[in-house]
Amino acid sequence: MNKLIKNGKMVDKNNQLVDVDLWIKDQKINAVGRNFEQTGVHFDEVYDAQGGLITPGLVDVHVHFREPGFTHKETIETGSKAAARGGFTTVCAMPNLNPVPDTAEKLVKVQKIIERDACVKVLQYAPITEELRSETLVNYQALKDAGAFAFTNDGVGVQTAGTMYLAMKEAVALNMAIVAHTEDESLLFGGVMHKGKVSESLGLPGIMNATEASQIARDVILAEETGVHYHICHVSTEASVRVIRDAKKAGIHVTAEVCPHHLILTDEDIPGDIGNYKMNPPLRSSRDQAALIEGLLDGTIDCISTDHAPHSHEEKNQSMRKAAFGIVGSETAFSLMYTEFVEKGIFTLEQVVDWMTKKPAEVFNLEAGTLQIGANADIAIYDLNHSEPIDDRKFESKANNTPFIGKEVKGNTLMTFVNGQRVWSKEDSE
Ligand SMILES: NC(=O)N[C@@H](CC(=O)O)C(=O)O
Ligand SMILES: [Zn+2]
Ligand SMILES: [Zn+2]
Repeated sequence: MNKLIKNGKMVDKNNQLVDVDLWIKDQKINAVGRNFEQTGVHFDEVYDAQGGLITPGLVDVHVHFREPGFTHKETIETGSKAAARGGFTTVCAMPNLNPVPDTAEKLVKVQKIIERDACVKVLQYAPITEELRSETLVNYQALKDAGAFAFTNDGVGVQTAGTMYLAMKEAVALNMAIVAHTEDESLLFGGVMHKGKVSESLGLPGIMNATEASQIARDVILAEETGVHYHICHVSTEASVRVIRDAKKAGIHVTAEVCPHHLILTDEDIPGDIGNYKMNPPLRSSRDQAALIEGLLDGTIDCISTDHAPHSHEEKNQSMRKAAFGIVGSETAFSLMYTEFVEKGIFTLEQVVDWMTKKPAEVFNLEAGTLQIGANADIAIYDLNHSEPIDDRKFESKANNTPFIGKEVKGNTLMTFVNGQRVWSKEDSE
């Protein structure tokens, strides 16, 4: 079966956009070039990219799909559609579900729903400990055999060093990664936003930078001791970047991700006590923001993830004291990164695409994130020419908890393909 995507553009080595057509054969990339129709090949399907940017399908190593347990927020079906609408073709789903998939049996149940309902590739994380409580380790071998992608307690930190150490020993023996939400609860003091001038003026309890960074410092030393691949979720502070940079210099196998919201917004952008500005980790200071940007540029931070964290209107539409932590991100990540960083000349298009495709794939050895000949035909196409306000009525997600609604962005997705099959298109969905 031959398929053609014509009238596209790709970034070349000099960061220039060049005209290309893409030939898909039997679910793989067969050729990238021009004028394939004139070679006499019969194409079963032809798609017009309308002059849009073609990239490898984006890879998001951090999403929350809420099924089973919290399907009023999101399901595997709606979450994967949201991912497809954002140009993502491979996503890694967090295990803060109900029940937590802490046994092979429970994990397999989630995977069955993924097989049935997901329109993109979904890799499911298993937890580090039973029920995400920092007490009893899960059965690492059984969960690996059942297809766990990696181990993480995202949503909560692992509170005791000894538990983390033993978890790392289990994971490294199986060549699996430990992925960490780092948050020392004894340093939380009921905080709901970044601790600083803004939290003071809003009269809200603050979360110190040390709450995150001190646990990263602990864990990189444990990663050195055990030799495990230790990946850090949603890095948000300057001290975290410094510790990771130092760990990498020391040869420790540590990798890290950062989210668009921490790159784009700071606590000073929070206009009031509004639930949609509440996420964990919180929006930090402009100094932290600058350190995150520098960390990406010098390779300390490896990749961009969304931490897509859907919640219902009721759970979010209240004071930060009560609202749930988290914002949705799948459907806005690329367009925000393009508009805020590429258009403004802070990052090149190639850098942003790499941080959302090749780099996360490299961190976890995934067969994704490339348009090389023979690669899986996982592809996204975006409109770089027209800007549109972010409109939650168009969201595929069940949720709309994001402070970015109404923001004008370029780089909206036109089409998304998984293994050569078109799974989402703007035309069909509007
Ligand atoms: N990021 C968030 O604020 N919330 C996430 C949990 C997490 O990623 O820590 C969630 O599950 O809602
Ligand atoms: Zn987290
Ligand atoms: Zn998360």
